[in-house]
Amino acid sequence: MGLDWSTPNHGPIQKFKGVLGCNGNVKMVVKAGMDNSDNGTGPLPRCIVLDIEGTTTPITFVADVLFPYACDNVGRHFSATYKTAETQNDIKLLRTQVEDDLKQGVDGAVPIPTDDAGKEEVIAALVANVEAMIKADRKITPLKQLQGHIWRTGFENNELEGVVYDDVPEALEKWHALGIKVYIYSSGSRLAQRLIFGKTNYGDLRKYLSGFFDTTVGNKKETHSYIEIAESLGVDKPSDILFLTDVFQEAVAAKAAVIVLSIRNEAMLVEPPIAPNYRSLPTSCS
Ligand SMILES: CSCCC(=O)C(=O)COP(=O)(O)O
Repeated sequence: MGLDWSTPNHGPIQKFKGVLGCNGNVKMVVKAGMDNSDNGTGPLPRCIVLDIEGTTTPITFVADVLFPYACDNVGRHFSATYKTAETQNDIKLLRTQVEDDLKQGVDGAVPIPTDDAGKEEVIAALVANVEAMIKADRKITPLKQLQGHIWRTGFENNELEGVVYDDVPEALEKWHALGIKVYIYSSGSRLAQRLIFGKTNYGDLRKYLSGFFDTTVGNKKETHSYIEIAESLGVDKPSDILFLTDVFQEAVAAKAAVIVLSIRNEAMLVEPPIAPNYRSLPTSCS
């Protein structure tokens, strides 16, 4: 069944501080219809879609642990796995990306020699490109796919453990108990997402998650990505999905397709909310 996504705007982006838990500033609810008349009988969203970095997980974990791990280990990863089909596919994607970057004059892009130049030369150029991409925090599929493969080794060796904010596990558990399906939508690859939630400072949280979306559905700053997700989830109306993010541009892109709450980021735009009266979702502090 085709959905009617023609209504371009489902109301202003709504901001809640500490929406996933109690941080001393707000009564702990997820409540999109903040007109203060909610008596607890409004509908619940059918699905909640969560961003990772800055929403479920501290930005510092991504910036200071995951990205440096990928940078430090990218050369070793290529050397150890060079001949595998997985790495050859990663290299193919990176070659295409870098060709494009060179045409666009992207900073840090350097030509990758053909295989005739030898493995070491190819790897050196790949590493230079990947380091520049990580430094620029590019949210592109070839990089994100490779990072997932590098992090997998770190998780397998117990060098890495995912980190979630303290309010996340309880919120996930309660939403799960309420029958709300919770999904992840991150620029990190689906493999990376499963790794990060499979081994966290609160154990394996994947039992609360119903699915994972990454940049293969589209860039997080583009509206069509959220339409794609909503179609995949098979919801009847955009307001069935609540998307939580700390990134303003993601919130702007998503709000044409789903209901958006922007959280944790003090600097974000706050507008009077008008969208559906979701029932308050209890967490420990409600
Ligand atoms: C899958 S965790 C790694 C996160 C990551 O690579 C990233 O770029 C953060 O993206 P997000 O969309 O979760 O902000």
